[in-house]
Amino acid sequence: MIAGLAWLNEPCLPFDRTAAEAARRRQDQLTKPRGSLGRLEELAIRLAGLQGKPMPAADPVQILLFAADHGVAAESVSVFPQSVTNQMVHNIARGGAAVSVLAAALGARLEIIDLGMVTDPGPIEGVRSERLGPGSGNIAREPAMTSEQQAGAMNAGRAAVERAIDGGARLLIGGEMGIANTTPAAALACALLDLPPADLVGPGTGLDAAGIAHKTEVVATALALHATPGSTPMELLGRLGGFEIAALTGAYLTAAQRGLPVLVDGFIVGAAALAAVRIQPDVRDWLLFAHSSAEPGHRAILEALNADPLLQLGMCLGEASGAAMAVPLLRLACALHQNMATFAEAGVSEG
Ligand SMILES: O=C(O)c1ccc[n+]([C@@H]2O[C@H](COP(=O)([O-])O)[C@@H](O)[C@H]2O)c1
Ligand SMILES: Cc1cc2nc[nH]c2cc1C
Repeated sequence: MIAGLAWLNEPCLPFDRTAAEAARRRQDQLTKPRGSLGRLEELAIRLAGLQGKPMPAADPVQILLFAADHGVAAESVSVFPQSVTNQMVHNIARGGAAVSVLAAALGARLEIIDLGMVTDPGPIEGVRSERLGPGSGNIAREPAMTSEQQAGAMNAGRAAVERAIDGGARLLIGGEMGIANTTPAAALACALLDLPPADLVGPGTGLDAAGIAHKTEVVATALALHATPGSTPMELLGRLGGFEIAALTGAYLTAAQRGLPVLVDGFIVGAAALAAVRIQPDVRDWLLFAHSSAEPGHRAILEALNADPLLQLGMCLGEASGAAMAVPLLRLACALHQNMATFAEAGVSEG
């Protein structure tokens, strides 16, 4: 056990079957043929069980955006330069990024947390600095992080969720920004799923076939170095992950322990969610999957988590953007659940 992470063993809160059953009974009384709202019915019922309320709500929404750099960028695994992480953090904070626009449109709270970019940007308005170092180590040569950094990242994720809960959040979205982070995400998922790199490695921000072949070799090198037989999920996360990935894992574990439902974004956060579920399988109950990323390796992660995402929009942006897209669906599912008339109220004959 890494010092400072004793909370990892706290159990997840149970799903509230009574609230879910009450929500199911209500769905069956609403003026529609049973089941005719398809997955929207299941969403309302599931959210009722997670929030412990027969009338659930997808509001307030808290988006936590974790940013970090990755030493493996030195292996030419991304089409973008590492400096883009820092530039995009400024853009997100100023309101110009996709996640900024989506958060504003949804009325969602957005917290941006810098866990360590290659160059210390100094204070940025609207960004919380929890800098753990100049990015993670190059996983093709060394572990991604020390155990102190891993504890720091996971505790940063936990503390962010605690702030969100204290602020009244009822739905959590985790997002990330980090040039090259599809490489550690793929490596971590390969190790956790015992799958070959070719199954998880894809274009990320836009590699061509030769670039993907090279990235696959880099992931194979990292796995040969770090994915030793018998390694625990925590060890794999620390050796192959990244600061933002570990923070997301800590955030998802904490959300499940504190009873805050999570809407999961794409490929990188998917790898973090997989790590959280491998650390504590009951975390899975708290995860709703928003979208299926265009990054091809996302499929293996979703299958392993037995997840059937709500949306397939061809998105692979990260930044929590795919999860944000699913918020209106959740809100509409809750509005129907709460506001439709029952057969008795409307004087409509039941079948
Ligand atoms: O979320 C996804 O499914 C996703 C898939 C591919 C790329 N991204 C984003 O693109 C960046 C990583 O891509 P790369 O090619 O630099 O490894 C990172 O900032 C992610 O937010 C995100
Ligand atoms: C411009 C840009 C924006 C992003 N947002 C998340 N990952 C990203 C990667 C790039 C390159």
